[in-house]
Amino acid sequence: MLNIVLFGPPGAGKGTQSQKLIAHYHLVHLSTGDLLRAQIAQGTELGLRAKKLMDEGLLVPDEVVIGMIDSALSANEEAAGFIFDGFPRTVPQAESLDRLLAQHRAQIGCMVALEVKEEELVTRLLERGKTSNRPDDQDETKIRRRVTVYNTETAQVAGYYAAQHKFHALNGTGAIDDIFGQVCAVIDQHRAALDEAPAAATEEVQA
Ligand SMILES: Nc1ncnc2c1ncn2[C@@H]1O[C@H](COP(=O)(O)OP(=O)(O)O)[C@@H](O)[C@H]1O
Repeated sequence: MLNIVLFGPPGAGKGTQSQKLIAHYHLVHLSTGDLLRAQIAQGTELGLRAKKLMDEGLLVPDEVVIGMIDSALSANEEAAGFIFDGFPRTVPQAESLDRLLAQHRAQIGCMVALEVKEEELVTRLLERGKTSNRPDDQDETKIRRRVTVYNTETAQVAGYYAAQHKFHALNGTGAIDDIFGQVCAVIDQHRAALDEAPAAATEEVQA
């Protein structure tokens, strides 16, 4: 199994790169933002509660997104692997993901972070807001709050994967295809390392 975490602030290009990666590696795309928006569209109670927080640019509780990921993993037992987009966003989410994957005898191959400066993020998200229908993309104050939440609550997840030697940061500014090439190079390098020592790598996760 090839499991990748695509990381970076809102507007960094995770969704765009995810679409290219699922086609290239035949992976299942798991975006907690998309899963939450599906709950909102269905008008579920979970969706109603999440919407209030999402519209303000705040995180929804860990147990909500962990539960959604747990269900999605079980619903895709035959998958060749997953791209996690927008998850994990906190250290407890990262710890839960390792536990859940271990239950499926799998692990994270690597985390690839797309780095983009705040002013560029704000420009991109306001542009996306013109067509995306996402309330959190239409208001600069909310966009900046999401970037702040990323810097204060989410950025430390990078350290969690760095400690496992799985973290790689790339410049997320430039041509989409150039960035895609760099993301693939990182993934292929990690995949080769995992193929060489799968047993040792699995023990590390279970320890
Ligand atoms: N893993 C998560 N943990 C907590 N909240 C989440 C998570 N994923 C998504 N959300 C909620 O959904 C919103 C939108 O997320 P997402 O679609 O990933 O967009 P973006 O990365 O552009 O902010 C977030 O601001 C947050 O409220």
